[in-house]
Amino acid sequence: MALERTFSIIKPDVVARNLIGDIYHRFENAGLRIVAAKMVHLNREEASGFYCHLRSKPFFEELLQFMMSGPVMVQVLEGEDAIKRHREIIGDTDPKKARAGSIRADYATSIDQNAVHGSDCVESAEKEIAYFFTDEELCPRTR
Ligand SMILES: Nc1ncnc2c1ncn2[C@@H]1O[C@H](COP(=O)(O)OP(=O)(O)OP(=O)(O)O)[C@@H](O)[C@H]1O
Repeated sequence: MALERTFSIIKPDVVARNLIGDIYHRFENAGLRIVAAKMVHLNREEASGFYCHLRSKPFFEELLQFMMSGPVMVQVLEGEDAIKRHREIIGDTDPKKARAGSIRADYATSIDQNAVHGSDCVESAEKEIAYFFTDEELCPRTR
């Protein structure tokens, strides 16, 4: 197993419902260490830049409106197989298909307001971490 870093967003719906602490508990209980974190309120440029790979999708504008609707928590998580482990805790994009006990099964209200984001591969994780954090903002690697 590889020690990895992944990028995570707690989306506006979950922040508004006072659930940041619960989500952080889930990350830490799963062996994921929070090595950088901050609260940001995305503007249009930041949200559309982050989701630029989805700009041709019919739901793109709706996605931007949601991601700009309130503050989000962005964090970098480190652990063994962190990318896969994080996505397992999150659950399927569609909360109706998400595993029982996953964050999306418990908190997402729909496919578009789905509580959290997690990088899907090493390349996306590196790109997404660099989109929000400078090297100085990241804790040194534990190994
Ligand atoms: N059919 C849809 N209708 C509305 N919104 C959608 C739909 N599909 C995806 N989205 C939104 O776009 C986001 C990114 O979609 P993507 O296909 O990358 O899914 P994902 O990798 O599971 O989600 P994320 O990247 O947020 O972890 C989803 O999390 C969701 O908020």
